[in-house]
Amino acid sequence: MTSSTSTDPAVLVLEDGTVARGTAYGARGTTVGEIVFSTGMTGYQETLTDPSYHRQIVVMTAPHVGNTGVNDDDPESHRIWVAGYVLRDPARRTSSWRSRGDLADELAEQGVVGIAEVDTRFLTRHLRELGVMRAGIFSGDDLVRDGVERDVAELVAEVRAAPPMAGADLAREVTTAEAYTVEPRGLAEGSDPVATVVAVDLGIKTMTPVRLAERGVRVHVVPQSTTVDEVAALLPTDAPAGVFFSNGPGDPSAATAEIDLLRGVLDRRIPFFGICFGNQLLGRALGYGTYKLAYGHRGINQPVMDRTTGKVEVTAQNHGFAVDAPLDSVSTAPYDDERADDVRYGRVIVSHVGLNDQVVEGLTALDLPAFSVQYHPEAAAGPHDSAYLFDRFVDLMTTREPVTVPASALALLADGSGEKEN
Ligand SMILES: NC(=O)CC[C@H](N)C(=O)O
Repeated sequence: MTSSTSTDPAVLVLEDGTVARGTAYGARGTTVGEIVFSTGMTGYQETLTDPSYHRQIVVMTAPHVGNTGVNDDDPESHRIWVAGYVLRDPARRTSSWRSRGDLADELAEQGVVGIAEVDTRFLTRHLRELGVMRAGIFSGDDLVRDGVERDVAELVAEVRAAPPMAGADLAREVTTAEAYTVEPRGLAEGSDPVATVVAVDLGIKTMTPVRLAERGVRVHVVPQSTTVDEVAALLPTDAPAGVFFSNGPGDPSAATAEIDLLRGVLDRRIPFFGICFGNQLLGRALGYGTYKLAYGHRGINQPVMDRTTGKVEVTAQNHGFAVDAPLDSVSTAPYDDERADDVRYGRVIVSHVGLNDQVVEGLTALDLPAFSVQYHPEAAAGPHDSAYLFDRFVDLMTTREPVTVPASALALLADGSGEKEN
């Protein structure tokens, strides 16, 4: 039986000079990144392997982590992406019929530096009050040299030398090297797919194309560097087809190549659905701004209202940036001013709103077949309330018409009272 616990010292240092001492967990060494907290009580393997966490050190607010070990079914990509892992109380023994190993061993094998036995409640409150920031975890020879622990000031300097998340263009670092296809499931022998989708991999999670394939959709997952002509060449012109932009790491304001690609898609009136990073990129392609939230939303119980139906869903989220678009009115895509008449993007609404803090959680174009949400309908991990969004995308591809927004829902926005609905 392996044991996750160690007594080797490790130190977590924040860029503001805050220091937390604990024990080494996973690989020994140094890691620096942006420190963020995740409130999910389940799904640690899905969190660790979500490419959106590239260059982020994740603090788990759930105190007890590692209980079910690691298995080969739950990873959402081919590797662990978090830059570091911060825990309160690691499981001393793993116990699950699916487990094939111990979480600490897995982190060590993949070279991911972690720290355990840290006061994660204090850390989370600190980040909630001051906002996320850069941090580093130091252990092993990188912490103790010739029997002496390194000076904290030296460690803080190392943290402050790390690049900030704002301005980071990272999707190209996590995207697939080669295109691949996820075939539709459950179709009768010989029947055509319900639709064909090109999914641009900006950090896609494994379950996302699967959710489309479960609806009979064929999904071509392509690298971030794919051009709009290459995208169009993969799509049938005489059958339902669309483009999907995935979640992904980094700052949407730095994703110039992706925004250009998306404008090419919108100009051709190809039905579009984006999630998370994809929502931020739709926002930017339409001409809205994005901004960095103080501490973001990361967890699996974030309430959101779909204003097109008035329904509230509980969602899985992982984002540090958000779209800046008018919450309570129908607006015209700001980028329209620079466009020829035949490629105007037209009217847009904030179709989904976060109920904790009124952050934009989704956009719907009224004159284009395009919509997006800031969260994770693939629900890996998380509740399945948002599965309807994949059906909405299939409808969009079938009709090639904008999402139908009932007049009653639009009226609430037109008179500026959308927020009162909450
Ligand atoms: N999960 C995501 O796609 C995250 C998007 C973006 N990197 C953010 O932090 O907001």
